[in-house]
Order: sequence, then C-alpha cells, then structure tokens
Amino acid sequence: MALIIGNWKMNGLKAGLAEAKKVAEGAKPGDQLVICPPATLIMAMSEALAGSNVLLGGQDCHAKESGAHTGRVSAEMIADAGATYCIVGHSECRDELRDDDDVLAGKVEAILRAGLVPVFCVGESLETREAAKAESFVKGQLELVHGIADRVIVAYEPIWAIGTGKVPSTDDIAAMHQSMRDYLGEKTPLLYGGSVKPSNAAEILSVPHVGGALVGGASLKAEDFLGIARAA
Ligand SMILES: O=C[C@H](O)COP(=O)(O)O
Repeated sequence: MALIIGNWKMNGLKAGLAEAKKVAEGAKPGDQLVICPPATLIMAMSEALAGSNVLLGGQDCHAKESGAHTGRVSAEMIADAGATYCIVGHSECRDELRDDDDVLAGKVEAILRAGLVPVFCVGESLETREAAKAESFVKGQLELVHGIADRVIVAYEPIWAIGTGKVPSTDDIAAMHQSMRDYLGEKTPLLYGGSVKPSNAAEILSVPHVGGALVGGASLKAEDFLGIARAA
C-alpha cells in the first residue's frame, strides 16, 4: 500500500480540523495516510484523529532540542504534540530559510533524535532538468542521507512541478526513482511529489519504485486527498 503524505504548508486554521476528521472518517483499513498541518494544529489534530489510521507530521524543525530560537519549533516539540513524521529539506525551506546541507544534516539528526521519521525532500530546478543534470543533482542532495538510508523516507519533488500543474513524464519519474533506488538501496521508501491530484495519482503511483506521494494543494480537501488514496 502506498504512503500518501499531505503537506498543508502554511494553510489551515482551526477549521482545518474538520477536513482532517473527514480524511480519518473516509480512510479505508490499510490506508497509510499522513497529514503534515501547520505546527499550531498538530496537537489538536492528534487528539481529534486518535485511533484513526491517519498519522501526523511536522513540516520542518530546528536542529536544537530547545533554547533561545524565537519563532522556531524543535523536533521534540513536534513529537510531543503527537506527530510521527517530519518533512525536512522541502524546496520552499531550502529557498526561504536558506537551508544548506550542514543545516539539513542537523535537522535530520534532530528528527531521528526525537524519534520521528524524516521525510527528506530532494528535487531539481527546471534549469537543471533542461541541462540534463537532474539525476546527478538529486544524487548530490541524497549524499546527506546515504548513511541512514534505512531510517529515512525520500520524496522526489521537482521544483518546477510544485503547485504548477506540471508533472514530469512517467519515463522521467521512472528514471529518477530508479537512479535513487540504485544509490540508496532497497530499504528507503521513495515518494513522488509535485502537482499530484486524484486524476493523475494512479498513473504516477504505478511507476516502478514510486512508493507513495507527497501532496501539497490536493491534500487540503479531504475529498481530493482521499481520491489520491483510492488511486493508490
Ligand atoms: O510538499 C508538497 C509539494 O510541494 C507538492 O505541492 P503540490 O502538490 O501543491 O504541487
């Protein structure tokens, strides 16, 4: 069964709890669903979804456990609020927070320290794809998790496919996932992310080595998120 992770990004006020409850109510036995809401909602959502087969994740974290880091959230806090997973290295964080490999290494270590599963995001820009360097670029990003390949989930998200409605060809998705599989070995779950919708999910999820999806926009409506789960 595919793992379908919804990344709500900076969307979802308290009213989002109702949407998450709809996901839990509509989930079928065996579904592997994860919602990564804003940190402000994790605790309430973990109470509301207790006993369901929808798990929760954070979207990012600080490398330190606690301290004078105004505005930041630690992996321990995310775990304490009821999450099981934490996204790290999303291209929006790499861009907005200027997260480089050193910072990301600290965050991955923190996520493991807190007992969470890291969902490590990689993906190339359009420029890199057009220069036929996508696979080597992604392999470079994956070096950071090569030594912990059995403790991490990797999400391949081409930056140009995020929120744009553009999706790589299934041949390109297959080639990238084969390349990641060859580099990381068999134990790492590999997800695809970037404009996944109910209408294209079945095709994407049938590509060899694609073990699930990291979903942004289409995870905000229970009907769409469950539609993707059904396609899996
Ligand atoms: O983390 C999720 C991704 O950035 C994909 O977002 P999207 O499904 O809105 O393209």
